[in-house]
Amino acid sequence: MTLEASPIPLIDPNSCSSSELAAAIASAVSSVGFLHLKLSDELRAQAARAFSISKELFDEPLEHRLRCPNENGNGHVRFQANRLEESKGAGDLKENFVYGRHGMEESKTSQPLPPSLKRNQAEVDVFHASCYKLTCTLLDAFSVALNLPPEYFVERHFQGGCGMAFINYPPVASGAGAEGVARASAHKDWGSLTLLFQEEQGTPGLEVYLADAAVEAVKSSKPMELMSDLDLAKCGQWFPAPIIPGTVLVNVGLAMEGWTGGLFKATLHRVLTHSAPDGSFSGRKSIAYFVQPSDNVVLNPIAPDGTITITSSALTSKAFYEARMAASAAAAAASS
Ligand SMILES: O=C(O)CCC(=O)C(=O)O
Ligand SMILES: [Fe+2]
Repeated sequence: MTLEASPIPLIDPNSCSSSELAAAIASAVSSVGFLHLKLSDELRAQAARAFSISKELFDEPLEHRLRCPNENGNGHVRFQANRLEESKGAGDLKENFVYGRHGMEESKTSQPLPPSLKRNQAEVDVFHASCYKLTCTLLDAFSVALNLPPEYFVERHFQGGCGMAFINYPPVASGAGAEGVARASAHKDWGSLTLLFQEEQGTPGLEVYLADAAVEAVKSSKPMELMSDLDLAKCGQWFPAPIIPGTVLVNVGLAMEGWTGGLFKATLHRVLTHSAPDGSFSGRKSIAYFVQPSDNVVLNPIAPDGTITITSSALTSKAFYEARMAASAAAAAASS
């Protein structure tokens, strides 16, 4: 399969003023819904360490992870246990372990941990906190772009609402039918935003589905372009999201898309198997930091000028998340 070159913009927060940063981020998230953000040296080093810890986690015996099954959004999700696309089909070729969600009252997670994470927990906590700090910078930019007080979105989030998913896609045996299989089937994330770290020397495979109009908007740096889902369905295509060392991918989730009345886009994405030139399908690791608004936040739609419309049908963040969970469980039951 041939794919177009990536139109996902690369933004360096250190080379622009805070208002330029807000404008660049808003332009990206209101068109393609994804951006590559340049990391500080410190965060880049922390991410590299987190990938070493991820290797320890998935190299240790499976039974260690099986003792920590996923509960309340934290813990282990078995290989092929689910499918991100809410339709029939085999489970995704991945295994993951989510760390770090906890309630408002607690200062850290009390989830059971396998030995690899227990011995590295202090370091993972530092990385989790750094990811949250970066999240706050992005949320500030979102607020400024929408003419809201800069702290508007940050005040509606907290670190313990964010889960760090260590994702492992094992190597796939070569052979008939091995090409183009879903490692993560097509889906949109559910929360406010996601920081997606790809391993620097790792295996690519992430693709984003973009409307032609979104690609045009980002090429011409058109700010805050509103596009309907119809445009997207009519004329779009899959683009690879390359691995750019020293950067993290940022993408918008469905809660933020709804909250901004569709202005910020939750873009469809997936990971497929693609063979290397030698015909092999090597393993891939990624780390996704899923950011959610605090449970009791009502997702009343915000217009581009910052006007908030109180709507009786608006869901709380918690109700929105539970509705997604229920839809996904129903789809899983229908396909089994
Ligand atoms: O592993 C990746 O690159 C993508 C993972 C992803 O999109 C997800 O888990 O939501
Ligand atoms: Fe995703």
